[in-house]
Parts: sequence; C-alpha cells; structure tokens
Amino acid sequence: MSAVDQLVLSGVTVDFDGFKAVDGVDLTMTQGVLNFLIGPNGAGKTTLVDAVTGLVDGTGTATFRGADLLTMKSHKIVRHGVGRTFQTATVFEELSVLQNLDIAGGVHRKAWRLALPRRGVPDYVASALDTIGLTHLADTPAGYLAHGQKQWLEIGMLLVQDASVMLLDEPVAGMSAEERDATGDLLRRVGADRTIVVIEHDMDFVRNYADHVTVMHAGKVLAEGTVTEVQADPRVQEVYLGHAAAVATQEELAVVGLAVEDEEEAS
Ligand SMILES: Nc1ncnc2c1ncn2[C@@H]1O[C@H](COP(=O)(O)OP(=O)(O)OP(=O)(O)O)[C@@H](O)[C@H]1O
Repeated sequence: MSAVDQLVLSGVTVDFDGFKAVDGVDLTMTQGVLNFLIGPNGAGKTTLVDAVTGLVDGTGTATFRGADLLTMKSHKIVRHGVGRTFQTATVFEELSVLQNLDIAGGVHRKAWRLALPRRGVPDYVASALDTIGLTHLADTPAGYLAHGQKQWLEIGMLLVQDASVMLLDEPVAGMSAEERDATGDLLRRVGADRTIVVIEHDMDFVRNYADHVTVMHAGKVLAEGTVTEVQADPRVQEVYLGHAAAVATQEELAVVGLAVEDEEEAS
C-alpha cells in the first residue's frame, strides 16, 4: 500500500507591498480527508491557494511529494499533480464537455501528440465523465450546461489532469440544494485517494461534508479541527461576531453556533 499523501504548508506568507494577505500559515492537509478552509471575507483563503498554485509569489514552503510548490511555475505545479478551480467556472463554453476534458487531459501529453486526431474516448476521460455524471452530455457544448454541471466539469478536468491535490474555491456557490448534495457526494468519491481542500462560505455544506476545518482570519490560521471543535472555539466566535456587525450572514454565524434567530423568536 502506498503512503498517504500530505500537502504541508510551513510559514506560508504572501506580502502585497507590505500588506500580508497570508501571514505565516502552517497547515497540513491529508489525503482521504475533506479539508475545508473557512473564514470571513478577506481572510486570505484565495490568496493562500493562489500561492500554492503559483499565481502569486509566496515565501515559506508548501511541500507535496518532495517538492516545494512555492518555488515552481504554475504549469509545473499542475504537472506535479496539484490542480485548482476558481470561484467562476473557467470551462470553454463553445466546446463540448468531452473536448473540455480532452484538452485538460492534454496537460500530460506531449505537444506533438496534441495535434494528432484522437480515436474514440480515452478510458481515463470516459471514467472522469462517469464520475462527474456527465456521460450523457459528453457532446453538449459546455455553455449549455447548468451551473452545477459546469462546476462538475471543472472537477472532471482536474480528474483527467490526474490531480492528486484539488483546491476548490467555493464549488457550491450559487448551486441548488440538490446540486450541493451531489457535489458533496462527488467530493467524497474523488477524495478517498486525493488531497482535497475546499474554500467555502456555505456553512450547511461545511457541516455536512467537512472532515477537517481550518479557520483563517487576517491571513493567519485562527483555529482548526472538526466543525464541532471550531464552533466551540471562543476565538472563532469572536471573529465571526466582529464580522457580524459588518457582513456576516446567519449562515456564516451558524457555523460557530451564533445564529440567534431561534432564541430571539423564543423570547
Ligand atoms: N493582488 C492583490 N494585491 C493587494 N491585495 C490583495 C490582492 N489580492 C488580494 N488582496 C487582499 O488580500 C486580502 C485577502 O484576500 P483573499 O481574496 O485571499 O481573501 P478570502 O479569504 O479569499 O476572501 P473571500 O472569502 O471574500 O474570497 C484582502 O484584503 C484582499 O483585498
């Protein structure tokens, strides 16, 4: 049996002209565990993922399978098995589902082979189509897909890239309840043999699917543990309470047990 993979961040810092959007983050994310990254707006969650995937410069180390991702260019990071999605789906709308997957899979093919006509659907693409539940829509232009289906296609694109680490930025934003459940089930399926990190504000989703939660605030890790553990942490409650004065929703407050509408109604 092969060893369990881990993505290990140590002292990761991103400095934008003196402003530390990410400030000395130490974090270990383990294969087979659904890791969630939460925290108020501006906490540094996306910037942390940007650093790990080579989109912004960071200091410290982010080690995966013996390599420090912070020293690598973004295309090398993809080849090293680390993939991500963005808050807004980035599929090619005019190309079919199958073509999107085929292009994403090209990351591991030599350039001259990309130009060759492909015969049939390669097994790994068929398998990804099946996993994301879009086999019946393989020839449909991605632009015609429902919102949730586009997000699943993006996850499929990471599957065909053979991403062993998947960093997903708010994958269920704007989804229906059914789509959110289907996404959670999909993440459980693909997460067993991968390292998954989900940035999420949807606290119902976090409660239902998170195995391990890291709370970020002002660029730092404020707390980590199970949902129950972080909910019980007074520092987490304080951050969300302070944030409540500005923009926190009842949903966000609920994660730390601060959705008070029931008590108010009762009194
Ligand atoms: N390129 C940049 N230059 C300067 N500041 C930036 C840059 N990108 C992000 N920031 C700032 O860094 C901080 C962290 O932003 P980030 O988007 O990482 O937070 P977040 O936790 O992902 O928030 P959200 O939940 O709203 O997506 C914010 O104050 C943001 O304004």
